[in-house]
Amino acid sequence: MSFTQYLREKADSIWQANHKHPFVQEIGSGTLDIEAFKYYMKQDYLYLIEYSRVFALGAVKAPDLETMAIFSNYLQSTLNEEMALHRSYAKRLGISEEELENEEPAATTLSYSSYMISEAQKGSLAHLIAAILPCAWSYAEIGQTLATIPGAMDHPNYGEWVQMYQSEEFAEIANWLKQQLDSLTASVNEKEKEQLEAIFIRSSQFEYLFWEMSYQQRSWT
Ligand SMILES: Cc1ncc(CO)c(N)n1
Repeated sequence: MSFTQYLREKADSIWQANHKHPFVQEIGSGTLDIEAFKYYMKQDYLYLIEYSRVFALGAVKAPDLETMAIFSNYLQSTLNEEMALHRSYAKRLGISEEELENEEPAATTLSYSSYMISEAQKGSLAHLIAAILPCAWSYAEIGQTLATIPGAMDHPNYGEWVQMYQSEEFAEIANWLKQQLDSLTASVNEKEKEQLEAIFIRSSQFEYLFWEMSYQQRSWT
C-alpha cells in the first residue's frame, strides 16, 4: 500500500464525517441555506489566499525546476481559476469585492490557515504536502461524489461549485501531490512518517471544522 493510501485509511472516519456533513450533503441536494453558502464563500476566499501562499512556499522548497514549475502552476490556478469561482459567486450573491477582501477571518479559518503556513514553513517539502493534501484530495473526492447526484451539477446556486471540484483539472492537483508525497517518503524513517500522519490527520480535522463553521456561520463566539 502506498503511504498516501495508508494516510487515507487512517483518516477514513474523519473523511466519512466530512462526506456526511450537512453542509456537503445540502450542496448535493441543493437545499443548503444560501446565507451559509455566502458565509462559506467569504471565509473560503480568505483561506485560499493563505493556501496559495503554501504553494508559493512549495516552489521555494522544490528540489528541482520541474517541481518548482508545477507548484507555480498550481499557485496560478488557485489564484486565477479556483478563486475566480469565488469572485463570480460573490458577484452573483451580492457580495462586493471590497467585502470579500475585507472579511475578517473566523477562528477556524485563521487556525487552519495559520496551521498550514506554519507546517509549510518549519518542515520539509513532505511536511508541506501533508498539510495541504487533505484540502485538494478531500474536495476532489467530495466533488466527484456529489457529481453523481442527479441534477447536482445543474443546480442554479450550487451547480458551478460541484462542477469545479469534480473536474479532472482539480483532481490532478491531488494526484500530483500524492505522487510527490509517496516518492518523498520512500526513504524516510518511521518517526518522520508519524509526523506526516499527524499533520495529515490534523488538516483533515480542520476540513471538518471548516464545514461546521460554515454551516453554523460561526465566527468567534
Ligand atoms: C477549506 C478548504 N479546503 C480545501 C479547498 C480546496 O481547494 C477549499 N477551497 N477550501
